[in-house]
Amino acid sequence: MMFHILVADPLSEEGLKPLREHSDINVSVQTELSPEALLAEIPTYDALIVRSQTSVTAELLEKADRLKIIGRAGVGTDNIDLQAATQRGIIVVNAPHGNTNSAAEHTMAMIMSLSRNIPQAYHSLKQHEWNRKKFLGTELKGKTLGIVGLGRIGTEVAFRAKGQRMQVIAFDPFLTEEKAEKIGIGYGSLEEVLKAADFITVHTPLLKNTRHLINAEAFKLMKDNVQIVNCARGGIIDEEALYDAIVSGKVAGAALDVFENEPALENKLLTLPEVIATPHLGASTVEAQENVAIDVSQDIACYLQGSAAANPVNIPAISNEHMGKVKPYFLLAEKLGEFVSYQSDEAIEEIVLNYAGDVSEYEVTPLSRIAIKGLLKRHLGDHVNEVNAMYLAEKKGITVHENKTKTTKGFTNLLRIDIVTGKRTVTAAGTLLNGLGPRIVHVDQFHVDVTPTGHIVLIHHRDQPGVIGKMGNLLGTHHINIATMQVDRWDEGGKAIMLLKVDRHLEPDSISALKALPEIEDVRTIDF
Ligand SMILES: NC(=O)C1=CN([C@@H]2O[C@H](COP(=O)(O)OP(=O)(O)OC[C@H]3O[C@@H](n4cnc5c(N)ncnc54)[C@H](O)[C@@H]3O)[C@@H](O)[C@H]2O)C=CC1
Ligand SMILES: O=C(O)CCC(=O)C(=O)O
Repeated sequence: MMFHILVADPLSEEGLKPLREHSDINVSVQTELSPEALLAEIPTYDALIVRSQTSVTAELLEKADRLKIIGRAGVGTDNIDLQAATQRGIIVVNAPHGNTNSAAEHTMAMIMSLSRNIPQAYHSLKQHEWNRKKFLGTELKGKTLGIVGLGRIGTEVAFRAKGQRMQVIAFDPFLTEEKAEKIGIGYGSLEEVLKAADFITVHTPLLKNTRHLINAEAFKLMKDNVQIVNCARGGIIDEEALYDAIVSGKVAGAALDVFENEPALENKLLTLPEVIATPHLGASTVEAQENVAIDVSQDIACYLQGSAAANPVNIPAISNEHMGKVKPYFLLAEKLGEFVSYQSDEAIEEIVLNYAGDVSEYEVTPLSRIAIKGLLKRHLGDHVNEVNAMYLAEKKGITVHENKTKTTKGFTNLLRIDIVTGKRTVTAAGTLLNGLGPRIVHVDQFHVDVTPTGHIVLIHHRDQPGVIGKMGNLLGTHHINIATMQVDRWDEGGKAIMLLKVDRHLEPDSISALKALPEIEDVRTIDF
């Protein structure tokens, strides 16, 4: 199968090498597409790579029939409708580490340009003015830098500011005293940071609760003549409030790399001499662009070839070490989910995933997603995948529970899936046999031992002499060869099951003929 990848924003050519080296991946770089042209193009692509320019909207995703993965060559995914992607089963990956240094360096360049009026002085000199009085700056040494958001970039900025002999104080909901001490900075509440700082730089993502985090109220708390930097996302600072705070003289200057609306050609902040700005250049270095392009390219190639992505945004990430441990169980989880889905035709109300033994020691949610994917596939087809499995289950009104227990009887690991319907609970359990792969070992209360492959016929019947022979004869007359057969019963003459492996799919007439046998209560076929 050939995978088609569209690169819609400018990316380092070097960084696309991990994709170009695959003969089954075709890369098309089209960075000048209008939104309308992109809508027309998208149905033919399996993967889309963007930076911050292209808006990946729900409307675009609606048309993206083949799209499996979106790669964001950078950190912020606010230009991608993550909810719509998740609902459509499209995984979104980003490159969270590759541009950290560049963004931190850009922030420092902005702080230094701001404190010494470098852009304004440069502009004046180019206009043939030699004005030394107008551009009196301030030293950074001894000044306090307030950092709002001490993640990857915020932390790197803190280290660099310390190099400038600044005092640093930060606010981040995850910042502990221990971490602050380790970096050698102070920490406080948002209010404390805003009150203490001579320079304030924001490094949070743009989220519901960070939109306009720095607003008119926040400006009131700040020192007079404070200087503001935003190299994170437009919208974290309320632009109207910033404009007013500069015009009123409260804020002495602002350095902005990002804006609420980009490209920010008409932004009125740009008319103020106190505002210096760059057109979203925080990550625009040769190094960062190469790093992020390599990271997303590798993730996309990996994902398209069936492996897990390293930096997923809309499903939980799994560390390599953890992945090594749970990956062998993926096939078991998916096949068992698929198997159990055929045991009942009633509407599912609840799914319970029970992990016992070795497997219970791992983070099992990735397995649950895959089991639910297998389970929903019977009715939802290939539309369901590990990205949207939980969402689709919830949308269908199904509640999902996970149980873990270390103890197992007889098996070192056991995964049991219970499906609860309005009328009953059906169950299948499977294990991973060392070196032999997955086995289904329980169907409801019955013991079996079958590999979840090929064509399986599950027959519920009454335990009576001759029933096995009748059933074998009947399949023979329908030219169905039985490869393997398992029988188990509850008690003599009571409920029993047969689990047959047959060489081909059973047609409806064969199923009806089996059902017509008086001892047979139910016949189900599962084709893996
Ligand atoms: N200008 C540019 O070209 C670039 C901009 N960015 C942007 O920089 C920002 C930071 O990126 P990273 O450091 O990589 O992200 P990160 O995820 O490592 O750090 C973000 C931090 O913000 C904190 N945070 C969240 N809500 C907060 C709140 N209400 N108050 C205080 N802190 C809060 C989080 O706890 C986290 O520690 C993002 O918005 C990203 O999109 C990143 C790279 C380049
Ligand atoms: O792609 C870019 O140049 C912007 C980078 C950015 O804003 C990010 O990584 O969040």
